[in-house]
Amino acid sequence: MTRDTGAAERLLADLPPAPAVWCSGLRKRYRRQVAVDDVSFTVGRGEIVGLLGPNGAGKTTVIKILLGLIHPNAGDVLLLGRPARDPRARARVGYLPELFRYQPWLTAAEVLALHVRLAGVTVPVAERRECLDMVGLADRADDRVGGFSKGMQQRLGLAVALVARPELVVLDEPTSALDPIGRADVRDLLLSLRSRRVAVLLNSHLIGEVERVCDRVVILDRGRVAASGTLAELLGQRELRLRLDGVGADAEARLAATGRLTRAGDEFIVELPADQDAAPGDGAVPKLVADLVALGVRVHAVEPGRISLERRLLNILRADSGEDRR
Ligand SMILES: Nc1ncnc2c1ncn2[C@@H]1O[C@H](COP(=O)(O)OP(=O)(O)OP(=O)(O)O)[C@@H](O)[C@H]1O
Repeated sequence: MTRDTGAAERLLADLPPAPAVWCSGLRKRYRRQVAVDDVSFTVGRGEIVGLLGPNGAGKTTVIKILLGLIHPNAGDVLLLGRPARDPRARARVGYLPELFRYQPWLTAAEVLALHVRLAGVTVPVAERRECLDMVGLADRADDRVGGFSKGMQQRLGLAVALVARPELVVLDEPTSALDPIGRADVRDLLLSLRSRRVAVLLNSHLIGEVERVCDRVVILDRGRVAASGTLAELLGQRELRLRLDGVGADAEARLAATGRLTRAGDEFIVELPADQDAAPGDGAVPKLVADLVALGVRVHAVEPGRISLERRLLNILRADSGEDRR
């Protein structure tokens, strides 16, 4: 019996670690409102995954289900290989809520000490101070939180999420109260977490921020996963930005035949189809320019580039709402 248990443990130890987050078929309904509908995704160890979507898409509800703060009507969650409600899993998860508020009568150092005790772990004082240092609050450790600005409270929230040496950190709008330098600091912090194989699930409306740090994104729309993938998969599509004048109907048709066309004044953006991704300049661009010139167009600028996450997100959400109308 003992030998069997030992063998089973060795077998488990040899397996790769379970993903930081695994969820499948999550569904949550509030009266007639379906807030989350059949949501499934994973966050691997050391991976930074961005949760994106418009207001009311269900991002915070998903996060609360993952953390066991809300009961889903259907679906399963495993955090670090254990059920979400298992205290052993929750002790290894750091969380910064969207609406944060800490005990105003405690000092920053005392708030951290409290959270370490709640997590049931031991973290030496020096390491707790380091954590405050990491979020730029080293010199405010002994000040009462009641006197902190909103941005300083959010920084403290980040320290709370990180202090108990989590293996997974869930951050709901972590930079909403931060100035640009604070945002850059958080970016560095996220990258340092990744280098230590800590997984991060990040909910942010700041798409540029998500684009800079995330390995993968999950896009929610009206409770459902509208798209998900690595940034390379989602942004693989390339585009051409052209500044043109004298564009007649024939030239516009030529542009539209090259890819999805949008126009703002004299600027034209052509999104190249996926099969031209690898080498958009290989023959296709000179040929397009030659054809445009032959059609009487004056070409002022041609700039190949990659579609931004913001525009990709808007395209996905527009396509999603178009499908629903049909
Ligand atoms: N406690 C609740 N009672 C009733 N409806 C709720 C509750 N919480 C959320 N909802 C509804 O569920 C849907 C998803 O809300 P949720 O807060 O998850 O969205 P979100 O994507 O986080 O939005 P935002 O970007 O605005 O923070 C919304 O329609 C919201 O009104």
